[in-house]
Amino acid sequence: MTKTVVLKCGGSTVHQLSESFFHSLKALIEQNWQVLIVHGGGPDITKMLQALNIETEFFNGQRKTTEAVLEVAEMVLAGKINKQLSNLLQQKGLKSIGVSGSDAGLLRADYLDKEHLGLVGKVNAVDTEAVGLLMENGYIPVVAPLARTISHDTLNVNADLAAAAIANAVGATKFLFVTDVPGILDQDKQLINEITPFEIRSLINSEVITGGMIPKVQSAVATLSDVCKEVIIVSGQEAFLEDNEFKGTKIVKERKVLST
Ligand SMILES: Nc1ncnc2c1ncn2[C@@H]1O[C@H](COP(=O)(O)OP(=O)(O)O)[C@@H](O)[C@H]1O
Ligand SMILES: CC(=O)N[C@@H](CCC(=O)OP(=O)(O)O)C(=O)O
Repeated sequence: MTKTVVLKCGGSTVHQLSESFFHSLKALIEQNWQVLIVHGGGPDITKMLQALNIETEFFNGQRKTTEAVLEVAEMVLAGKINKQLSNLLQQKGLKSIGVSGSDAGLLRADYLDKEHLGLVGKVNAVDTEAVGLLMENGYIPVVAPLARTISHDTLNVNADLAAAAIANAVGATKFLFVTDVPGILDQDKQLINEITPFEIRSLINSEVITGGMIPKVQSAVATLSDVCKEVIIVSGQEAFLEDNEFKGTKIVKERKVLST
């Protein structure tokens, strides 16, 4: 049976991926996993907008996207980060190909909230044909989080949500968020090894889970299914596999009851 893993590589970590991260990735490929990577790039987009004196702000965790902002977001995501990451994978000896979510009908979207957010997409369909062909032939598709409407407008999509939509559509058995922290940390800044949607809700309510971690855990919870039984949050600065076990925080529907 084909095993597929989708990794979402955050803009916070995409320039700092460690050698041991790539070792873990190679280990997955040696174990015949098909791999697809969706990347972010929020910090780079913000930096470029500031350099160009274009104002930028977020509403409910998503970037308000005007025509000018979209032009820069597409340039940074599909032009810069996508190519850098695909090159880096090839340097490490991995077969990869960079595409935009707006290519080959991969991500179709509607406007999420045109009034408040402008050109921001909510994915409503995913065409996995092209990325499926690539993965079957041993390539890692590297996907920039952009989508197209039915009338061919390009939209900016939050990368966590784009990755979740793709993970669902390709039937990923594992979904990894690669970020700049080792996983979800509790109120004492200790790593949580395993967590359920119920416990996540309580940590959001008590403001232990905040900011950029919120769309990650929400996307994770939405992706949990009989196919994808766990979603894992790991750091890009270290190995994410140890003795064939995933490190980080595992998000699971419910905790296994240990039999005595
Ligand atoms: N409970 C928590 N545990 C770990 N990180 C958290 C938590 N709550 C908020 N965060 C923040 O989430 C950040 C990761 O989200 P974000 O910066 O959006 O990353 P990415 O670019 O990978 O999407 C961490 O750097 C941390 O500051
Ligand atoms: C609509 C929206 O907010 N799009 C994001 C796309 C990039 C992204 O999500 O990158 P990270 O994973 O690094 O946050 C943005 O413009 O920043």
